[in-house]
Amino acid sequence: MLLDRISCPADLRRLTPDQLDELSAEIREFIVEVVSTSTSGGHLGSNLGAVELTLALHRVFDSPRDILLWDIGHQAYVHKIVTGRLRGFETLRQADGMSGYPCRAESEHDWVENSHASTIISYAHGLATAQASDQGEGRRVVAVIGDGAMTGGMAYEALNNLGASGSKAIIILNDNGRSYAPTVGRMAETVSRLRVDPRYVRQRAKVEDGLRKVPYVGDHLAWGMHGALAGMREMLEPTAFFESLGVKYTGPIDGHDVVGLEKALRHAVELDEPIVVHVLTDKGKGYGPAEQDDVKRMHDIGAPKPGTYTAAFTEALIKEAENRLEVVAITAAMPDSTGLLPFAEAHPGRMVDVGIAEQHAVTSAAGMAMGGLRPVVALYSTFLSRAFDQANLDVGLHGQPVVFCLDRAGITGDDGPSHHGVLDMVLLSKVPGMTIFAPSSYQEVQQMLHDALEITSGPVAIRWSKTAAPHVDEAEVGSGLTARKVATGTDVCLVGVGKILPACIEAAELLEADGISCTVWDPRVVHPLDPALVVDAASHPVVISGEDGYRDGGVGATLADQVADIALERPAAERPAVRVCGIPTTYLDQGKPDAILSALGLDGPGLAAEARRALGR
Ligand SMILES: Cc1ncc(C[n+]2csc(CCOP(=O)(O)OP(=O)(O)O)c2C)c(N)n1
Ligand SMILES: CC(=O)[C@@H](O)[C@H](O)COP(=O)(O)O
Ligand SMILES: [Mg+2]
Repeated sequence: MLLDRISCPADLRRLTPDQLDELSAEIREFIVEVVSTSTSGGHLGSNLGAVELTLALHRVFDSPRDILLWDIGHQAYVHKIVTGRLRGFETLRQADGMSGYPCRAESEHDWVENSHASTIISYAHGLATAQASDQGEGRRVVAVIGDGAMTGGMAYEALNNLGASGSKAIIILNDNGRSYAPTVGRMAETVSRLRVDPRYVRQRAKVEDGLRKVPYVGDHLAWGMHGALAGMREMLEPTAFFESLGVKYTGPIDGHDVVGLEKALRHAVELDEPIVVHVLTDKGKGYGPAEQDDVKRMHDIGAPKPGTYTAAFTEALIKEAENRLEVVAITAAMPDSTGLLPFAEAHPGRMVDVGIAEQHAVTSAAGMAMGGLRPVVALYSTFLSRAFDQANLDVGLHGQPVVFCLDRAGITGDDGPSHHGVLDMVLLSKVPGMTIFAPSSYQEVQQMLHDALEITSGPVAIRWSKTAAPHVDEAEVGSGLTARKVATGTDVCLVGVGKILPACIEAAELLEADGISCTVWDPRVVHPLDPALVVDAASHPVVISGEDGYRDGGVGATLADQVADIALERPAAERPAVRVCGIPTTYLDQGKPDAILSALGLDGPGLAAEARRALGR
């Protein structure tokens, strides 16, 4: 196997074109096998589409001296394979295992670990600026960004600055026409016409090759060809767009032709100014089930599962929208995994996909609400962080009744430090007028969405984890803005947020077995807290709060403050001891969520132990 002979990029430079084709096939087979058998999932479609591109990049550029950057980084498996980490895939995305994204601790070939989209051109601008300074070492800067990530605002901010500054960075636009779903946006539409006419790509390459062969003036003629195609270009290509920002453009290039790619990359290096090299690739290339997957080209191997909080949201939103014609749903390029695809089918024309543009999504929602619609913004909790300013000022300041439905809240695990949804409650609880629900069951999601849509005085958020949702009887479902008392005792009051409620119930059982009498509350509305819960908690000698969110400034911290206010007049010895149990840092590593929560003491035994310590027993 050629694959076993590749331990560093230099090994690639000795291969013939036929061997490169052979290696590409072996890499595809390896990736399909790894992701299909991984106990921690993984990214398939994106990596299958980036095989030849990655080989060409590592043959033309000299990583790690040259700087190769990957936007989001979910498509960097091939980069990891050719930089000596083939064996690492045995522990892909597992606790203490290899990251599913670039990881600086793993390799000097890796630079950017943040898996949030649209950042990479900014990194490239910064690194190129450093290379242009007196400290520069002549390293070339290359950034790969997908067409989906190109719909994120930061990418345009960075392009504008790159063009204005002339910083020498090579931006590879890896255009497979898809984020999860087909990529939305004017540029995507313009370029998609090229995708349907591959003859255009081949013909253009032939003409350009012929012109370049003309002695002395060939290269200029080839560049001039762009001008000659101006009319066609305006119609078919985004050249004008990029060049109006001061960034050269070349392409589109067949992203699966290593030889052609290398030629284009070498030309880009010669140009010695900021340039976008536009490559056309096929997401899921070489693996039938991915190529035929019209939903997301097997971007990852997960699919929305029945019985999850996400499924409950899908069901509830479809139902609410039947009676509330003003309801519209907004997704940031993730209609599938946020559960909105069935909604879009049930209510055609009432789902808006804004691309990977969460900031725009939130402020657009504020506009929709001002215009009389009732927007429901479905995002992953971690990606909402990017749109906090918009939630706070464009929505909160204007008191607009936008409903944020935050999936993957809490510890998500497999996707590493930049994907945990641990800041949503901390951030949104600082937005005046915001109401935050945290459901602990399938039925509560439906109840809370209904209650959220009844609130018209300001924004509402509902946050839930990427897990199965317990099914409960109607009697175990709350309503409105009230907390729900699950058990009554006198020694310890346990307050469990969302998915931590079962752990509180288990802790109470463990404590009761030791003769310790416990109260258990499901807060349901974690901001503002139900005063009845706070007053009752303050009547216990020990209060334990548990949340799958960042501890500082979270629900437990608020509860502790409010209990302390109530008990202030009491003698110190009679004031409750409040123990706030939550996530101690926002950079937790990857691993299985429940294992991480247990390690943090956010399970039944852990919370029971905390209560015993506080009781001194
Ligand atoms: C800010 C942000 N929002 C959403 C996501 C979730 N996400 C991960 S990959 C992806 C699609 C990326 O599409 P593209 O950039 O075209 O890369 P491809 O997978 O097609 O290679 C999305 C939406 C993200 N990583 N970052
Ligand atoms: C990079 C990417 O796609 C992430 O947004 C993440 O992998 C999504 O994972 P889940 O949808 O499985 O939570
Ligand atoms: Mg794409």
